[in-house]
Amino acid sequence: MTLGWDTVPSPFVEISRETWRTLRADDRLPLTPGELNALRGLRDPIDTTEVEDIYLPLARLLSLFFTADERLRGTIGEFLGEPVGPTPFIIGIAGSVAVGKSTTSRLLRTLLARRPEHPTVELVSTDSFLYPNAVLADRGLLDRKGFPESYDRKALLRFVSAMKSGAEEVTIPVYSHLEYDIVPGAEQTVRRPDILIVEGLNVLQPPAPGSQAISDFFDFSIYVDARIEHIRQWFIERLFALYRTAFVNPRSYFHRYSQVDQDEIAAFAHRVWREVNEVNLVSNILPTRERATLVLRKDADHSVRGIRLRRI
Ligand SMILES: Nc1ncnc2c1ncn2[C@@H]1O[C@H](COP(=O)(O)OP(=O)(O)O)[C@@H](O)[C@H]1O
Ligand SMILES: CC(C)(COP(=O)(O)O)[C@@H](O)C(=O)NCCC(=O)O
Repeated sequence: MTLGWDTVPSPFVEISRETWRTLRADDRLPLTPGELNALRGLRDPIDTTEVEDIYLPLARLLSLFFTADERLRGTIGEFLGEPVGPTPFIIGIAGSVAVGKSTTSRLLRTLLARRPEHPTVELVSTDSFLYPNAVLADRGLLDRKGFPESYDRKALLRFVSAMKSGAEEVTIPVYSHLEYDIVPGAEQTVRRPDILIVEGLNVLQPPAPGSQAISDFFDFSIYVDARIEHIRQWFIERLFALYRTAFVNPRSYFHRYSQVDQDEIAAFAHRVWREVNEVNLVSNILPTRERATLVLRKDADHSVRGIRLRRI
């Protein structure tokens, strides 16, 4: 068969919101509105309808993958004639700054942990592996926070590889959005969970030549997608909300901005978006979208309007 570029079949199945929402089967919402409120990121309008229509079917699909993976481990054990030790089922969650990865990750952690199998679920953000500001400043990278080179990629790879090798416990650094830096001396201990969610801008980055990528260890990956104009709007609105809340805290790295007027904060928000986050999105993050197992496509109001699922 000869294929023209316009007839190349897609490795993804496209699913409309209307079809997707029927795939939750009989699953009921295991969250109260108060609990959902606590999981919601700043200015994320997610509501119970969105959770029922989008995230319950997603949690069901992930749970099916998780149990299929456990069966596969049993098959490998039968083949080898000895049991294979447990390793976490690893889910990567990628997407731009301000697209809502943290809400998606926290929500999936809770929905998965409340499924009948009751798996233990841990959540790690790749910001734990950002170089401290002092190192970024030394390397001239302070304006490149979130770009691949601003992370200690070797340490991140060691962490994910240790988890997938069945390590019982690994400690990692802690990043504070408020202080905009790694917290000196603070640690997050990750004890081997049944499911590990790894969330971050660049979790789907391809490997450097001769190296491995963290996504080599993922069992499933999700790319949270939206139009650039919409994400820009969400970033700017969130920065305005932070200006009136987090920035007022004297411990905030951006405390001085709580004193400026609205025009200045708008100029700052547009500049950070244009010069940092949009450049990173276009050059490093968007090109990884096709590597995901599943793409959640959001509309201007943050609701998911369609899903693309990779044919396995
Ligand atoms: N300067 C800041 N001060 C305090 N919190 C922040 C700041 N910047 C971002 N955050 C918070 O950090 C979290 C992660 O943001 P981000 O990496 O943009 O991912 P996403 O919006 O996709 O979850 C969000 O909950 C956001 O509200
Ligand atoms: C900390 C981040 C790089 C996100 O990191 P991630 O958790 O995705 O690894 C990002 O939220 C950030 O601070 N970007 C720098 C530009 C800005 O202030 O928006």
